[in-house]
Amino acid sequence: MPDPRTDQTTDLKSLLADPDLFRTRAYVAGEWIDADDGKTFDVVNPARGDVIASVADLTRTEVARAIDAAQQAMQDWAARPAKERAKVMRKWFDLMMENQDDLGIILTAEMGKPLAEAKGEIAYGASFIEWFGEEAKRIYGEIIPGHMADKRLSVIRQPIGVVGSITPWNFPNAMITRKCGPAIAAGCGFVGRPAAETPLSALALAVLAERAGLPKGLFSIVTSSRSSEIGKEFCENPTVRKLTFTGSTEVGRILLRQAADQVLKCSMELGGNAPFIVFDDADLDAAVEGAMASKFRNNGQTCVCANRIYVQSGVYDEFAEKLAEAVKKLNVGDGLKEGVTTGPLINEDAVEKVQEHIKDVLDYGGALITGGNRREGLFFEPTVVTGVTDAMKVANEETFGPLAPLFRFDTEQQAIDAANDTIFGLASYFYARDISRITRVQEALEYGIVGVNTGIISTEVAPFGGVKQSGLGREGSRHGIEDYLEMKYICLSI
Ligand SMILES: NC(=O)C1=CN([C@@H]2O[C@H](COP(=O)(O)OP(=O)(O)OC[C@H]3O[C@@H](n4cnc5c(N)ncnc54)[C@H](OP(=O)(O)O)[C@@H]3O)[C@@H](O)[C@H]2O)C=CC1
Ligand SMILES: O=C(O)[C@H](O)CS(=O)(=O)O
Repeated sequence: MPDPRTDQTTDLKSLLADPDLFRTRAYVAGEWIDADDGKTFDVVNPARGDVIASVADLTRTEVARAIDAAQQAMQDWAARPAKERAKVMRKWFDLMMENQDDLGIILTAEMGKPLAEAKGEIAYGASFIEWFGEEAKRIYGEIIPGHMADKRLSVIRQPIGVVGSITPWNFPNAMITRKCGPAIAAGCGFVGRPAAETPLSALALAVLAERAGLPKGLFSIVTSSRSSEIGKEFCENPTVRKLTFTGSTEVGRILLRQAADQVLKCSMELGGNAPFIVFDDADLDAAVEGAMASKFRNNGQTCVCANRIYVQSGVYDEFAEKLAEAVKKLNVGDGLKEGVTTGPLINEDAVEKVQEHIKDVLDYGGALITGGNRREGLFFEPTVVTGVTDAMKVANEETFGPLAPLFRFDTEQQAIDAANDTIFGLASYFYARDISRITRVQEALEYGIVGVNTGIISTEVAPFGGVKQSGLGREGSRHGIEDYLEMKYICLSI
């Protein structure tokens, strides 16, 4: 079998220990199907520009079949004891970890992130299946002291129903399991539509779901290039009781408008504009390490990446110098190759967004201290710019790429005000050592997530989500299953 780290082959299947994980047909109602009209769409390796697969291009008709099958399958699945559901999910988790290498290769080939990061995402994605398999056994009810002598009151929590899921390309495995984990644990049927750029990781998940013993029809992956059409099916089909979306705020707004007609329950994990604040009393080496992790993970293509880096005047120049030195050590290249730390951007639009933000900073008085150049294809040099002000585009728009813009500030209040001056409220970070300052700042930041002296906050055990226009609801943690349950109050007269 060729070594993906050295072989130039574009034949993805030949790189896998288990080629059966490479699928191009959609997984609908427990069957592997072509689109009814036979149409397909191409999946491209962003590092090499070659087509690695042509995948079934489904329409609403096939998606409606998946929804009906999910409704049927969940009747039996929800009636099973939670312990039985947990056992199947544990098997699914075990299979994901046993196939971590292959799932990582598939993910890197279709999305571009370096293989080590891709394998890390597989473990992160699998952790949601493990976690919610266990949470299935903790869906407790309540007994309430009656308000009248002949009344006995109780509350039970039941699966909300069939779930429609729409996920982005930047975490093609974990964004799906962060949704299907709680949904399936709660007893729901699940129909997932992955981004057209990255359907292969989702299809590989379906192969392992089948092997783990998930009932036919309970879990479907509907691949399609027609994202808005599939979104409308999820919003208009009366059998769907829940829509869960991860992606941009712009698309989140479209879906919320569409979902209103049926008053459809929605979870929204949307855009971010994370501030990363470095105070004078910070451990600067730790702050640089945290900025590198937060800013350049996934080549800056995550919703929780540091998008604005605010540095207090007393340490601004030293921090800028240290950060630039660390950035120069990043190794840009094909994520399947040994030692590469930074892969390509996902597409041409992504490259142009980074270029636009850099140009805007330089046009309005900022300075480039490292990077700034596009390389061949979709590769771009990790970049640091200084002299950035709130009047520049990067202050209000998510770059979603390898650009670290440094803003200078003098007082703590200036940093807090600047950090909060955005419609977004997903993740935020700051580095300081004074405990009074830490307490003041962590409480003042208007975000769903605050990283204090750390640049990495993501874990399945904690509630992930944003405030303001970064979303609705939380994923992961003991809270994450609530969005897939309905509370029923029972008043028994005796
Ligand atoms: N809060 C979070 O956890 C996360 C937020 N994001 C945010 O997502 C953005 C980047 O991801 P990106 O994929 O470009 O985001 P998009 O919002 O463009 O796309 C997200 C998903 O929605 C689909 N989609 C696009 N338009 C519609 C529509 N009208 N109806 C239904 N589905 C639609 C896309 O399909 P297709 O790609 O096939 O067009 C994709 O599967 C950033 O803003 C980032 O912050 C990303 C990841 C995590
Ligand atoms: O940005 C995303 O897609 C993820 O939510 C980021 S994380 O969960 O891996 O931090």
